[in-house]
Amino acid sequence: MKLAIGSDHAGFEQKQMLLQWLRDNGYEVQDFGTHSAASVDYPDYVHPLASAVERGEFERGILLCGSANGVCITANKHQGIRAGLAWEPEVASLIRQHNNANVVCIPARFVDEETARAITSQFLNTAFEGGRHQTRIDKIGV
Ligand SMILES: O=C(CO)[C@H](O)[C@H](O)[C@H](O)COP(=O)(O)O
Repeated sequence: MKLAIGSDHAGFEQKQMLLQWLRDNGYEVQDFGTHSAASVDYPDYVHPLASAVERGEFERGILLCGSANGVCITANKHQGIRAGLAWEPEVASLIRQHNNANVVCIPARFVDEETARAITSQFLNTAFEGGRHQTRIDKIGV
């Protein structure tokens, strides 16, 4: 599974940790930045990642910022993106099972590293349930 990962400065340290952990576990991951803890504007990093996922270059995306709201709002501006905010592993499972999310948004200032890894693992290893949930996704519309 090819993955894309990105963050702003608030998510930078956890992004670096997740990037190494994912690569150590055999995932092919492209880092969309940011590349330091210096203050940046999250849309500059989210839009390129979301566009690449939309084009089918990556199966899933992982985004981090302080509360996860900025990256999530931005990613969901893209037609082909269903980004879900997950602050615990069970919610990460639900955004896959019920929402077929292709991007997970992690609030780096509110979760520890172990939780961030558990959220990512659930997001990558949980299948969409389809059925009534597909009907609802279809109704989100254009
Ligand atoms: O956009 C956000 C909230 O919706 C993110 O949490 C940002 O990381 C946060 O706003 C950054 O805040 P800072 O004071 O500029 O570090």
